[in-house]
Amino acid sequence: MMLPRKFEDRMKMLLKDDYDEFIDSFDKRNVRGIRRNSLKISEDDFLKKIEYLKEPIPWCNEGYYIDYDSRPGKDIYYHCGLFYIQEPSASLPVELLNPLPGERVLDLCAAPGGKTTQIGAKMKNEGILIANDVNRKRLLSLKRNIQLFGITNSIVTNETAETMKVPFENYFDKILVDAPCSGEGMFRRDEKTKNRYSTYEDNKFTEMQKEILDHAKDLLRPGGELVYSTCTFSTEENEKVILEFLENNKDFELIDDIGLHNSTKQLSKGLMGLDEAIRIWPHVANGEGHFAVKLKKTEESSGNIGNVETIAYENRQICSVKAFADEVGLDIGGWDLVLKKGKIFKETGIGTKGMDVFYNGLEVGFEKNGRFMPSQALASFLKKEDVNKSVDIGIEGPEALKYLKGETLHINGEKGWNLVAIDGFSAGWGKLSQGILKNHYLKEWRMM
Ligand SMILES: C[S@@+](CC[C@H](N)C(=O)[O-])C[C@H]1O[C@@H](n2cnc3c(N)ncnc32)[C@H](O)[C@@H]1O
Repeated sequence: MMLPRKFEDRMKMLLKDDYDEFIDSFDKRNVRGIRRNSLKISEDDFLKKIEYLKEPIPWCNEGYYIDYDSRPGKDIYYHCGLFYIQEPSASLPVELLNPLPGERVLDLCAAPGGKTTQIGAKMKNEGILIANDVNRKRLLSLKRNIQLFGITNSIVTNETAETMKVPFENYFDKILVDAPCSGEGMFRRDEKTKNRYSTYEDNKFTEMQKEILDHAKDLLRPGGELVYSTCTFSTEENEKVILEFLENNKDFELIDDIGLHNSTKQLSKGLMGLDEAIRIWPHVANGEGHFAVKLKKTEESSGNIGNVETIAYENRQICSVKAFADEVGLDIGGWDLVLKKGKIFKETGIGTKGMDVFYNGLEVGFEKNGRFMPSQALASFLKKEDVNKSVDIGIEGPEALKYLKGETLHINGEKGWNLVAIDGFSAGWGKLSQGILKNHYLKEWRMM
């Protein structure tokens, strides 16, 4: 593979005797993977249903390598939110972060949401997950991935760490900074990243990375943990950023995740004496280039505490939603609903005054001519067992694909709204009348 000259020269200096082996790995094919959505499917069922799985990814419990020639994006199960298509190394940072149900977690550079969905699945919809990105255009795919995965405890924001300080100072238990970087680790997979690389000025990303970290640190509570990750090899963007950060912030320390380090020989230590960091090298591991390191803010660290409001909704119910819930047998007893710009949400209850919020909690639906229309996000979140009116389309016949393409189906079932499931997994909504199912699968999500 032709590689940028500047990159080759730098890597030669960095890797010395290992350089030839490293550079030879660029003539091999990239590896591909998918990550199971544990919110929707058990490991056993996943192994039975997905035919193109290869061996498990050693550093990620839910991750699997897949056949190089498989097309997971065309898989109907993908459109039911059963997995995320993720380059195997990219699953490492969240394993290191280890978010738990009930925690307050920030995914600061989140779009398009690969790591957000991994965090969300681990949190089991308990606690609060703020998924932020500075690039507004990228928030649409972030929101879609969150909805498809059935995550309901997240807020998608369009801020920077600096602008989040009010109200989130010293607030989060865990923060992921999956920083923008020069992307050297993706050259084997993505021609565009390689071509863009030659246009970057030297150290274009370093200042940005330092600045992001410098603000992110204030959002972490004393005793909280932060993972910094990139998909690049450059020590300027990895070890040097962290060493300088530790030099300037004595209330932070490195955390060695011995378990992960020992999980497989494929994970290497950081360079420049940063043994606690983890590197994935393509000539050592079955994955593309990646870097991740975990830092902890000491318990003694001090600072202002932000003032995050918890919103007490007045157990508001909306008549049209109630009528719909009664019709399909959905228990919305504990749901506090809010109406915003015509759309109805079950929000997270975390105050976001002054923040640019793109999505909050679960979009339940909207009202049209006084009638409730359930949302795609609601269908993705629900399981077939949550309602007593559903139709199940098998995966073998042509119907499943027809449904995902937005076509009308001929099917038997109860009149009115039905949750449409494919092979038992919720896919969307449909309205039945006299054996004809009017398709309500979201237009923007339809398969081509
Ligand atoms: C490596 S990508 C993130 C990939 C994502 N974590 C995933 O797993 O799908 C880096 C992201 O950082 C965002 N970004 C750049 N500068 C930022 C900043 N100052 N604050 C927040 N996000 C930023 C970019 O828009 C980009 O989406």
